[in-house]
Amino acid sequence: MSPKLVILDRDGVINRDSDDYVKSLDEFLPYPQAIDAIARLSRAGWTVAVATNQSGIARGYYDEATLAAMHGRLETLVRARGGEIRRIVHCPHGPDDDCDCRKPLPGLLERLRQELGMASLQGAWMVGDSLRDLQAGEAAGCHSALVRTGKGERTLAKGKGLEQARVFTNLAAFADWLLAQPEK
Ligand SMILES: O=P(O)(O)OC[C@@H](O)[C@H]1O[C@@H](OP(=O)(O)O)[C@@H](O)[C@@H](O)[C@@H]1O
Ligand SMILES: [Mg+2]
Ligand SMILES: [Zn+2]
Repeated sequence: MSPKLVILDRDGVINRDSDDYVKSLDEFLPYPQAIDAIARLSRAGWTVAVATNQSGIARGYYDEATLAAMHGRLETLVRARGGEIRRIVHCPHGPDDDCDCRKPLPGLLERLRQELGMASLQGAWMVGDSLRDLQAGEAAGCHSALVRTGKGERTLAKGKGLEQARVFTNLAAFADWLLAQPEK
């Protein structure tokens, strides 16, 4: 039985991304459609988690406290819509830190699997705007979905590694589609 689990990338899926990184609470601008989509998924019995690369920490652009404030804001917004984000995990490392958790490696997803007490992520969903999100999800056995928000259009234009991914306009469209699928 596949876990009723949706793992979300953060920047470009849940909130506006920036090529200059999302460096402060003021720059953390969730998409209203995404907050509503997360609430709808969790109210429908889906476990929603977040797996995000945050190399801005390693780069010194912001600190863990600032990141925690963003994630507190996110959880408050979702709870206000009657939903829940079960867990948010992040990779604070930079590209040269040789960690095992920076997407496209599946380390963040493995951490979620362990912390959520799930035997496998086979059949769960990974939703992202970048190829590395899809690669991490597929490496962990997830179905993959690309959204056109954030870097999604750029990811689509590059055209590689998208063979398995379903493409959606945004997280709301993904939630609409998933919630319309017959229960397995
Ligand atoms: O999309 P998620 O994983 O939630 O977060 C992405 C961010 O950590 C940042 O990741 C950076 O990539 P590098 O880490 O510099 O390769 C850049 O793409 C930034 O534009 C982006 O804001
Ligand atoms: Mg992203
Ligand atoms: Zn890492």
